[in-house]
Amino acid sequence: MKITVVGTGYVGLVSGTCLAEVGNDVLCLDVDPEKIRILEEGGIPIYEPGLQEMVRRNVAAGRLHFTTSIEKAVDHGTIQFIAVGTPPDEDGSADMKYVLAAARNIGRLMTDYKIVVDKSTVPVGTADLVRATVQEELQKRGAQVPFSVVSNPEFLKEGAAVEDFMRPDRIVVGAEDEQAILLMKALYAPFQRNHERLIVTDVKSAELTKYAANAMLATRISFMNELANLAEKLGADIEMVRQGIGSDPRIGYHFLYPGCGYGGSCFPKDVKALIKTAADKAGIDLKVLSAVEEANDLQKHVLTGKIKTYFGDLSGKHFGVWGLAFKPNTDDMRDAPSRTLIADLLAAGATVTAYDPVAIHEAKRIFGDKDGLRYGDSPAACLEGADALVIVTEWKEFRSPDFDVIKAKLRAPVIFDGRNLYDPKFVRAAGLTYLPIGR
Ligand SMILES: NC(=O)c1ccc[n+]([C@@H]2O[C@H](COP(=O)([O-])OP(=O)(O)OC[C@H]3O[C@@H](n4cnc5c(N)ncnc54)[C@H](O)[C@@H]3O)[C@@H](O)[C@H]2O)c1
Ligand SMILES: O=c1ccn([C@@H]2O[C@H](COP(=O)(O)OP(=O)(O)O[C@H]3O[C@H](CO)[C@@H](O)[C@H](O)[C@H]3O)[C@@H](O)[C@H]2O)c(=O)[nH]1
Repeated sequence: MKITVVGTGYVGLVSGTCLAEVGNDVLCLDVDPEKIRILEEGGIPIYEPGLQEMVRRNVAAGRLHFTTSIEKAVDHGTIQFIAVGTPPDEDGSADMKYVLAAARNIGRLMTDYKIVVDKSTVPVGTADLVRATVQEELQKRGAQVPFSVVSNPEFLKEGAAVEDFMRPDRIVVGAEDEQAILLMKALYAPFQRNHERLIVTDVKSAELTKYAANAMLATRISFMNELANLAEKLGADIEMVRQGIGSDPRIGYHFLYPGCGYGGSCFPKDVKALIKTAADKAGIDLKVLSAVEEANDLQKHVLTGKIKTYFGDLSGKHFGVWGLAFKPNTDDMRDAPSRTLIADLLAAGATVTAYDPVAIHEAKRIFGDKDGLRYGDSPAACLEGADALVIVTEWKEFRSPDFDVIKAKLRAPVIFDGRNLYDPKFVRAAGLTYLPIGR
């Protein structure tokens, strides 16, 4: 099939590449010429395991192309995926300007039947807006060209995006016309040979399903973070509680890890956007989700609180920080807890040396030349001259460190662990003070 993907970010590039991998002829469009230049030169503009090789393979096979030409992009695909950003507006609602710009371009230039598929995370009702936008552009030039609008939200996780797309738990297709449903079923057939994973819904239910999934996962995390803070005060161990409740299949073990707050480009913005949609479009105050958001904002300061309790005045103190990305296996730092921690420490007069296996370039872009912040080229380099070690992201390479070396290098010596990576008995036996979350 001929497919156009609008937007070559985490979702667009992964979707386009995986669709090419199963034999489709895919053209990816981006308005950012720098991203397209990197892709045309054989690189990828993001860090995502397995993606680089897959892009190269499909480009070499002639199935995957990149362009900045809107004309070429609209002309190419019968299926036009919209996978552009939907960042939060100032009031928390999802900003639709990129989605609607993409829809406008399609309406302005299309000359034959198109299925416009919205893959971006968008508020309920957006498909109607997309349809109206395309129709308006057709009317402006007096054209009558048939088209369908489909909602096909994406559930991939950064760091496991290729695997998630190639072996999805489910594929949600919100559509109301048979032609579009048949084409979407054919498109996704290679990704569900083992058993049917495609769920056809009405368009609005598909749009809401995406927010419901992220809101539910964010709720689990905030719930566990609050319980962790409680366990700590009561002298219980949240890791034991986690195992105790996770063993109930109605609860399950996934997404029950307490930590220093959820980050990333999705949970924070999608929780906000759902609260806003409910208030504006339905007059409903989503109390549970407002609490989820508030608890997460507080949790992002939980490490700073522990550090201040331990040291008192932080001016002149120096901290080694392990992990900058919002989670392992990505270089994405959007809404990362590391950003809150580093800002807190610097504001309190401390200095920081931070290490991350892949996100240092992104941290430099975000923080610029910030006084008091340096980067180490290894986990060990962060410990030089540091009073304490603070762990923010659970990269695999942090899981089995030499605690004797850490103890020898740190002045205090204390580890603040925002991801509960170690058995407290083991760390304490090495003569270190260990302050994890909720235990
Ligand atoms: N990142 C994720 O893990 C993830 C997972 C599922 C869903 N989503 C959702 O998918 C959407 C995209 O997220 P992302 O993380 O890939 O975003 P991103 O910011 O990484 O990428 C968006 C891309 O779209 C491009 N773009 C903007 N307007 C354009 C236009 N008119 N024409 C062509 N290109 C345009 C931008 O230049 C950018 O490269 C969002 O709605 C997000 O909520 C993201
Ligand atoms: O038990 C857990 C699991 C996750 N997190 C944190 O939650 C955040 C989000 O993690 P994760 O969901 O793995 O990453 P994302 O790539 O943001 O993926 C989420 O957001 C995407 C964008 O909407 C969806 O497609 C995915 O299904 C959804 O998992 C990160 O800061 C994690 O550290 C925890 O604190 N505890």
